[in-house]
Amino acid sequence: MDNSSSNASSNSLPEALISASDTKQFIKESLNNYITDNFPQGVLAVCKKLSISEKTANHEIHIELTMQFVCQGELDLVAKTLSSALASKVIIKVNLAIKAVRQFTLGKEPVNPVQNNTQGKVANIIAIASGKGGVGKSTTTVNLAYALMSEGARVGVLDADIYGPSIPSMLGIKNEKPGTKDGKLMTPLNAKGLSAMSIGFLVDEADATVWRGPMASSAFNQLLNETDWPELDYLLIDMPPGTGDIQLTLAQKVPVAAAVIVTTPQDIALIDAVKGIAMFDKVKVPVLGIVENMSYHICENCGHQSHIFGESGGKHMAEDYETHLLGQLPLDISIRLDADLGESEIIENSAGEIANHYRKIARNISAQLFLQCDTASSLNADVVRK
Ligand SMILES: Nc1ncnc2c1ncn2[C@@H]1O[C@H](COP(=O)(O)OP(=O)(O)OP(=O)(O)O)[C@@H](O)[C@H]1O
Repeated sequence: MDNSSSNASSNSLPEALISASDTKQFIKESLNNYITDNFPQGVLAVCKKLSISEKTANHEIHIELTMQFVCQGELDLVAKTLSSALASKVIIKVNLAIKAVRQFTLGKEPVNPVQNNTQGKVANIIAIASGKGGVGKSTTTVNLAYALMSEGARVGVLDADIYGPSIPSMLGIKNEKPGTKDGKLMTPLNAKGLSAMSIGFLVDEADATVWRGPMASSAFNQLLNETDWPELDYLLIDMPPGTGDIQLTLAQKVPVAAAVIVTTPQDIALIDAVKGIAMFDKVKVPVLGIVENMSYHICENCGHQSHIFGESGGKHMAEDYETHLLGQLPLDISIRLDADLGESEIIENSAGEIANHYRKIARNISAQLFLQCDTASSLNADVVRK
């Protein structure tokens, strides 16, 4: 199941319809016939509200859709296709109505029934995990958070890496401290629109490294539950690397809607990533798929693509474990520099190639969360992971 490519042939508009006089009907049929991994039954099957209006003055056609997962970037491409088919400028605006998928079931079993977010403002918690350290999990978490935000979602990041919190410096807010409005709950820091909380804001790194399991786990609980999170569609948790007791406890205690596994294509990382899938299976948290980081490198001089850490490891792993390959990210100096400088390509160069990679993966994550986990969706039965 390769989510990284869309079904281009089924995206083309049916020629017979191009001459149809009813523009609205044509648009509806086109949206219905648009089939990709994120729209397995077309756009209208998952659209809550649709309005189409023609502006006669400038010949523009405005389409507004209310959707339950982020998809602006993908539907911008649909707008382009419609524009050339209709010889008018077509603009698609996605309004988001993302709801919690917490009360979901896998098969007949209810999942995580005991868990409930204390603030009730966070719709969906997604754990970003890796079996092995150093594969780029924190970097990927931060960039995916910005990418979800750039697709219109309200997003927060919680750094669960109590022993090595790197999120504050990656967000460029290393020396800031959270305040409080009521003396009880901490106000999360704001990093270019993202809400962020990390133990790194509260204690010295050296202090946290000597904490034992229960202390680390209770510190994490405090961070999650004693933060005054604003209304969020997604809270991404940067999990500590590994699949030991701490990770298992976190996966059990936190009302995680689903998990995403980050790996490099290297055998040694893949072996540990498989352990990550097994850990989430054990606590009945669905794994949405795999992000393959540092998949390839493109030579700046000659453009040659080389697979430094091996080729297609994540793809094969997704096939073997019946999960999705959510996307592949290049090994790129700008990703490393941004992480070091506390910047992000998605904010600074939102139309760039790197930003596009992250936005596509963010859309896949958001769509898969809805398609796999939302029991209210009639599509759920077809795509739920076995
Ligand atoms: N796609 C990429 N291209 C280039 N450099 C990357 C990429 N992804 C991550 N890096 C760099 O790799 C290093 C490790 O990344 P990161 O800290 O995100 O890994 P991690 O898996 O979170 O590590 P750990 O959990 O063990 O702390 C960082 O220097 C980061 O800038």
